[in-house]
Amino acid sequence: MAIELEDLGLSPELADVMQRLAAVGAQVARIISRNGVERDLAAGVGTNAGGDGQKALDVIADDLFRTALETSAVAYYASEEQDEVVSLGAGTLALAIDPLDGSSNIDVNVSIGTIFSIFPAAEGANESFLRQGTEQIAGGYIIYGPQCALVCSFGRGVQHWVLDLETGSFRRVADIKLLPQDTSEYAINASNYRHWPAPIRAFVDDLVAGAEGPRGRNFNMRWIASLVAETHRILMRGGVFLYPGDERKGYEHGRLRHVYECAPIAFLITQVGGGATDGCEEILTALPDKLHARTPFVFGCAAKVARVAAYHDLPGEETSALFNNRGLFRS
Ligand SMILES: O=P(O)(O)OC[C@H]1O[C@](O)(COP(=O)(O)O)[C@@H](O)[C@@H]1O
Ligand SMILES: [Mg+2]
Ligand SMILES: [Mg+2]
Repeated sequence: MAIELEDLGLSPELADVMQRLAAVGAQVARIISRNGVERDLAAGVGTNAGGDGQKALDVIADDLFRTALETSAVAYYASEEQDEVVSLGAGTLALAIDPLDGSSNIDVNVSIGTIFSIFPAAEGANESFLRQGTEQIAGGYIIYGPQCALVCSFGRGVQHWVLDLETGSFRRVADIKLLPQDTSEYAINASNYRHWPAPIRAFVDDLVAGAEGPRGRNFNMRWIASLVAETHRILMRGGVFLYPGDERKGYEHGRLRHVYECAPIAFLITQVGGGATDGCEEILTALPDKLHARTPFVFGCAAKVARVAAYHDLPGEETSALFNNRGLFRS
């Protein structure tokens, strides 16, 4: 047994898929722990469908997860590292995966992860994934950090397991609680400030202004550049994450992928009372138009996510960088 699933009421097919994901997760954690001993897992090896450079570990993780699911109930396997959906055979489930999230952190020994999303299989390969995130029957991630953990929702709260290195299996710990409301952390790659749309700049300007600004309090910023690690922090202690669309070529819809990054994270976050939007609209009810579609992504504490949306409703002149008295938004 790779993971404790008792009392969750999962179908035998879904439970088997979870066992396989957990077994590969434990294997990937071991491989990561030996980075540099026999091979360099951060070595560049190619380019994926989205034009992103692939690291050795991206490809290793994709191969391991795909192979492990070949004889399971997963009929369709959609991966960041595969151009098209891979048909694995007859089955009732469809699984989308970012096999290795946060690849820019492999060489610096910072937390990285795997993100997965499971749907009932639909009529065809693409149809199984180009649908609303509300139809997911499971969404979660594995975080490879100082501690390896698996976090997943089956639509009834958010469950949490920790990899027990003594036994090699994931042990269930306390469920994730409702998101804390009153935290002061936000996460955004601030080096893109000059490329952001005006409402995002205005929102961040007001945070940076701190106690002297319109919000009247200080905030703290974190940017790990691993979506899984940012999600884990927000699930543990709240806050808000933003990866908006921006003016850079190829970043019109941000950087993150709707199907195998944003939808499963949105599924988790909403299960603990949080919000997840593209800045304005809900992620879970939006329809991706292609497998590797990108979407702007804002998630975390529901009130903070709603506040970001409110900045998009401000008149243009009020979002100008010089406007420092957006009285409507004082808290
Ligand atoms: O380098 P940037 O632009 O800050 O982007 C960081 C984001 O890119 C990602 O690394 C994209 O995921 P991949 O590593 O799976 O491509 C996210 O984990 C992270 O939030
Ligand atoms: Mg990713
Ligand atoms: Mg990836």
